[in-house]
Amino acid sequence: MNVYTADSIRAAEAPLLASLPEGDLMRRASYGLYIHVLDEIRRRCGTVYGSHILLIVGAGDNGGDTLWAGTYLRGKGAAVTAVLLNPDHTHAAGLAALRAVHGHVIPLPPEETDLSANTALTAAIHTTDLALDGIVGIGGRGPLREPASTVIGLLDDAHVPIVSVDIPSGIDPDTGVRHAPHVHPVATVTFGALKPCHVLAGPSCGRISLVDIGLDLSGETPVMQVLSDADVAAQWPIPGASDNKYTTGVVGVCAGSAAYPGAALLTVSGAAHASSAMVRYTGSVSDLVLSHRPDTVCTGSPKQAGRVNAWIAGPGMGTDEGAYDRLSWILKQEVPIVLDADAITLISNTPELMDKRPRDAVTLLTPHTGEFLRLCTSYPETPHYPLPTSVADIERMGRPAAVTACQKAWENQGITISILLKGRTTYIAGPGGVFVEDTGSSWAATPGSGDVLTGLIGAIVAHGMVVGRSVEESAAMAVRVHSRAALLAAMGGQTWHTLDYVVDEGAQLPHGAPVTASEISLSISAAIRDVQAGGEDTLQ
Ligand SMILES: NC(=O)C1=CN([C@@H]2O[C@H](COP(=O)(O)OP(=O)(O)OC[C@H]3O[C@@H](n4cnc5c(N)ncnc54)[C@H](O)[C@@H]3O)[C@@H](O)[C@H]2O)[C@@H](O)CC1
Ligand SMILES: Nc1ncnc2c1ncn2[C@@H]1O[C@H](COP(=O)(O)OP(=O)(O)O)[C@@H](O)[C@H]1O
Repeated sequence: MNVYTADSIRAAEAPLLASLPEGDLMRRASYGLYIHVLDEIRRRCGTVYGSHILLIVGAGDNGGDTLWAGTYLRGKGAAVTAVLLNPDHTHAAGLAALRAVHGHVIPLPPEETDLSANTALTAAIHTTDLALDGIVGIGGRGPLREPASTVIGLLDDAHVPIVSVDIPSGIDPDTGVRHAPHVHPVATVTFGALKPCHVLAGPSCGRISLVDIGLDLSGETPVMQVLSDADVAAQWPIPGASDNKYTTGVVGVCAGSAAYPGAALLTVSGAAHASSAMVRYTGSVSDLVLSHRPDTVCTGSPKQAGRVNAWIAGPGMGTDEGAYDRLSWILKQEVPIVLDADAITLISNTPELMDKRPRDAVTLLTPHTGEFLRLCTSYPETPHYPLPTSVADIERMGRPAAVTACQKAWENQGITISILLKGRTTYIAGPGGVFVEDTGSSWAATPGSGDVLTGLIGAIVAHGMVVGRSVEESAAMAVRVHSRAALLAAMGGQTWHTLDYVVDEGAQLPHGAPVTASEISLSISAAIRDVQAGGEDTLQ
């Protein structure tokens, strides 16, 4: 699914706004919103009639959508109260419609400073079953101003469930940066297309629903993509009638050392479960690898490994001279390379290593935040692209800007790198596209799980070389299966239908038990089957 910036959405809205009768587009959006809110109320209260709905209404069209949805809810017998954050700049037609159906209105005068003393407001908050966040949508910029930020605090204190209209207010639509405070919705109903915040700050949006308002986005360039289970399933390497052990993509793995032998095994396991093709291992712990994975083809040095479609280097390989030499050799190869862990450290400390890389060969680095920050110290920043120096910097500027700044610094030295920045939201960017994966749970945040992921990525990148798919898309496919494997392992192998329920409940797991990286690797096959069975988007 394509993701578009707020500007692209506005550009696609323009011809519709010009051609449709006034207010028509907003009514499409607000009617779609109303349908989703009906569901949410029924789920929570059983019936809409007699439920109490609070509308938090900002000064723009986002507030207009909210007022119209509230008007439709009145028609179903809900008691609807609108809190106007900026009474002089409220969407006039929406407000008139709500008043016409006897909706209750609480204007907050700008001079009112102590909102906790506003008894009408506090009573409305304490009796409400559900609130609609219509504070800001794609017009929101920067941290929320007063009185919005205080009202959010009051709603949080009263534990009011909130449905956000288009965007959770306080989260930047285009960067996903979470300002303080921001709304913590149970669900977000968005219009036309997903915006970056829905994927970059996915866990902060609750369940996301997309309302079709007839936008034609074919003239707009998507800023990033999210794969569906169906996309991943359709492209996963399934051997066909004429395939053999080489044809679905052979991967070479350079990992592990006397200090970190387990990393080799975990990486090889990740690769071996990803596809039916051969996995070639090179490193100092072949005995351990072979004792657990006799299907692996082992050699003492990468030079002896034979032909591969992609190389992996890094997990647990160390940073000594031997590791340096092995990495140097691998970097000279034309095939795509996936660099993780120690290879990232080596590259960060000795960036000249990358001078050996053929200029048009693809290099995907898969750092966690700490490794990424190390990578950002290798070269000076380019003008207009400040480099992050701390985790707080990354959070403040957002992952896309942080990754772009790092890539620009390297590009300035004539080196193109693709980056997969790990975390609950994994962001992948390079010349072959920009992809985002919300891992859906944090069960994968356990030692060695990154090694399993690197193995999976390497195998799917090798397959991608055979079928002509970008490393970025291959990596996104691998992340999807890795996070599903972690979830399945944690949930005791429950099926897609259970997972669907989990997503419905706002991405919080109701149960599950911690898992090890080894168990994640052993759940990869089940995860591939689950992705194939899911076969559809979780969006409604
Ligand atoms: N153009 C249209 O006809 C459509 C627009 N739609 C809705 O319209 C929204 C966009 O409407 P607008 O362009 O009016 O913008 P918004 O309603 O998102 O926000 C603009 C208002 O919020 C205020 N604001 C911005 N940042 C703020 C902050 N940090 N703290 C407090 N207030 C802040 C601005 O001063 C302005 O008054 C969409 O998100 C969507 O909900 C939908 O109805 C679809 C159709
Ligand atoms: N909340 C989270 N925080 C950090 N990582 C997470 C989280 N949830 C899932 N993950 C995933 O867990 C894995 C951890 O990888 P990494 O940090 O490289 O571990 P290791 O180096 O121990 O193998 C990555 O795939 C990452 O995306």
